[in-house]
Amino acid sequence: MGFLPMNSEAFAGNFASACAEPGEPHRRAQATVAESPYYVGNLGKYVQTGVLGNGTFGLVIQAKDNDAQPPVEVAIKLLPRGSFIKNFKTYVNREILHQSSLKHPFIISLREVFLTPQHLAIAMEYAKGGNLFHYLLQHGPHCRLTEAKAQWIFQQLIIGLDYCHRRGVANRDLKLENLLLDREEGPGNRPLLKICDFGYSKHEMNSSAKTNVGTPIYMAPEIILGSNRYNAKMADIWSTGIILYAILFGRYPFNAQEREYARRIVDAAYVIPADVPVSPVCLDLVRRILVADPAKRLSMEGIKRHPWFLKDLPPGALDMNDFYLQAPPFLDQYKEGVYSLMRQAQLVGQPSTALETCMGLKPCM
Ligand SMILES: Nc1ncnc2c1ncn2[C@@H]1O[C@H](COP(=O)(O)OP(=O)(O)OP(=O)(O)O)[C@@H](O)[C@H]1O
Repeated sequence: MGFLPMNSEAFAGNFASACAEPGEPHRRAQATVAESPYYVGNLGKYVQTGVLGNGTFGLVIQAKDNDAQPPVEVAIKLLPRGSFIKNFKTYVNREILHQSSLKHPFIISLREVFLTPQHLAIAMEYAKGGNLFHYLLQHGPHCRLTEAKAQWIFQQLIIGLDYCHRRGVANRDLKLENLLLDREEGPGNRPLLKICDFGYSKHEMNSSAKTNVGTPIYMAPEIILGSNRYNAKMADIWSTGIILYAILFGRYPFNAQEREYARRIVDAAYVIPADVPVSPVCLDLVRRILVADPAKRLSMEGIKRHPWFLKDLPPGALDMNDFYLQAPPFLDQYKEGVYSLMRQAQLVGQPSTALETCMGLKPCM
């Protein structure tokens, strides 16, 4: 096994797209943004200040909302209109509908959705600390966190995910790159985690999960096996185990470059590195989560009762989701608005002129 940069297709893919091409995205020099090939100019009240990354479905830029007092930094995902990329419609639908129903401190919130002549634009809360993958890369040659730091990150991930699951939404693409940090570390400052990207998410009100989505290195054995019905929430739990392993050991439990790695995932045949000091109670949690059979895997409730999860958990943290779940999830009007916007987005170039004619759509909460 190697360290993170060496051994994973997830790394290779994301390093190429997020770092090599647009540059280390969240740190892109503001002065050069206008010269960037990814410069889209101003979008009405939004002034582009940077480029954050280029995902499968579109570009993510950094911008400032100059109408807000004081001006607010935002991230805007720009999805090309009229795109017929396979599954584009479903992706956008989920990204907008599911994410806007989630209002929680550990989840990136949507601010506004609007059309420009070329794009369907999703303006969201900006997380200035970059993603967890880049954060690991900044942690010395071994790219791993201390157990205490890993615990702090994992606790937030579990609380955020517990909220999503109780809202009926499974993320299905949990990975280091989709966990953003909203503040940089400083004296007395610990990073706050924000889950982003709900493009592959699934709501339990819809049919049960059948499709094989996600990023291979994080995929649960039941998905690799192609189960035609799997429990998407339990598959998310598996991904949290991969994330926990990666931040503790600075490597992935399964190496995508190795032969038969899919078979090793299916058998949960991973090795706990002997050279990294991690407490037995923490290892116990890793081993209970990374269990191939979803029926034997630790559930969300089990994780929330596990002593390593509970250790040093800030007071009130376990109850905070009850509070956030009180808000109503959706307004039907909002859903209708999104569908109408999606239909318009298919018509490339219309509205074709000023941004004032674009349809702004606020999230319901
Ligand atoms: N709200 C945000 N605040 C700060 N950075 C963001 C935000 N949303 C996305 N990013 C950054 O932009 C990058 C691209 O995001 P995006 O979700 O489009 O693609 P991805 O997750 O990298 O790839 P894919 O969608 O193909 O899985 C992310 O890696 C992330 O670092």
